[in-house]
Amino acid sequence: MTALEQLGWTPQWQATWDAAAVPAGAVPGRVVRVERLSYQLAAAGGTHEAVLPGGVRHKGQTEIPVIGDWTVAVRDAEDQPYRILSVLPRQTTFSRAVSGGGRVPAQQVMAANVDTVFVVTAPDEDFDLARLGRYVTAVRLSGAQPVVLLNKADLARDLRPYTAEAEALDVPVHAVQARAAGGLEALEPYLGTGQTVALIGSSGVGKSTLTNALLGRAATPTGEVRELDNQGRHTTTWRTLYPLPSGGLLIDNPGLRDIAIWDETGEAFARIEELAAQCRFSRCTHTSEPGCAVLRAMQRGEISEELLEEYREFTAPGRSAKGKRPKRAGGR
Ligand SMILES: Nc1nc2c(ncn2[C@@H]2O[C@H](COP(=O)(O)OP(=O)(O)OP(=O)(O)O)[C@@H](O)[C@H]2O)c(=O)[nH]1
Ligand SMILES: [Zn+2]
Repeated sequence: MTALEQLGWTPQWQATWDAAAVPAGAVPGRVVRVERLSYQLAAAGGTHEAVLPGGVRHKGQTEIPVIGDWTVAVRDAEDQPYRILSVLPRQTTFSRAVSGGGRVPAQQVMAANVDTVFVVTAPDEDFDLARLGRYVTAVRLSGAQPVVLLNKADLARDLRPYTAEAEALDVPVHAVQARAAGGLEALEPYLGTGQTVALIGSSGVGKSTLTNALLGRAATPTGEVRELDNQGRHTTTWRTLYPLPSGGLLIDNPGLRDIAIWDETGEAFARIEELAAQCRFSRCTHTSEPGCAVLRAMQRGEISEELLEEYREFTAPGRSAKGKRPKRAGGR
């Protein structure tokens, strides 16, 4: 097991790397921490500071490295930070629609290359099948595998009605008790060496408790980033990829956890689905077909080209709901 494999590097990434025109001396590095425009990259030789040269910064949103990305990086000397030259094409992408000031929403990429997303709910007033379904859809659209965790299993005398409802979404469902670290052994197949997971779910379902239980420590994330939210208040945020004792990797990004964001993304894609129903051809790919209602909406400026591109990518054949790669159960 090489250091790169422990970071999630696979033969598929190696093939991507070999196919890319990578300059001599460049190395692959995974983004394990993001603080505005300063980065930490984990590479074969350890974790290093990295910067984004201005030229890269001014490319499109989707070229800006995010947590979980694999990058092409170089440095001039051992004591210098790495410079990120480019981002390797992402295997899975979590985006949200953001209003970029104009009429059409822009896409903001929140995290990349997540294999499995634990959608956390609880057998109490949080349990809402419609909302759970929206989370699951959002995860599928990203290319990652959704897995429902019914946390606070201790709260219900009979869990069966809850698990049965969640299983109807065609996802694995596991009952856990994060506070007592109970039931976590069922999650091992998703947490093997090099496998990347993230957590989403509404406030109070136990995501922080679960994060700490998986990390095996009472963690307040180190080196939190202070940022201004859109109301101008200071909020503490962090975007970190943590190594788990099991060999897996956990992405923690508060923007990813938030239901509002998922509803926005879900809505943007739901609007495209609605339009797609009006296309002349039932198997329209919304690229050049005559009578395409989606392309018409784009020409009107109702949806952005980037959003449509993301949608096409998400729904392309071979990019199925279950993710495009075979699952590696329990590492290798
Ligand atoms: N009964 C019970 N309570 C739990 C369990 N896991 C977590 N909790 C409690 O649920 C409450 C919320 O937990 P958090 O981990 O802060 O929830 P969160 O999803 O991170 O919430 P946000 O940070 O607001 O998104 C806390 O009081 C936890 O102690 C559990 O397995 N059983
Ligand atoms: Zn169409």
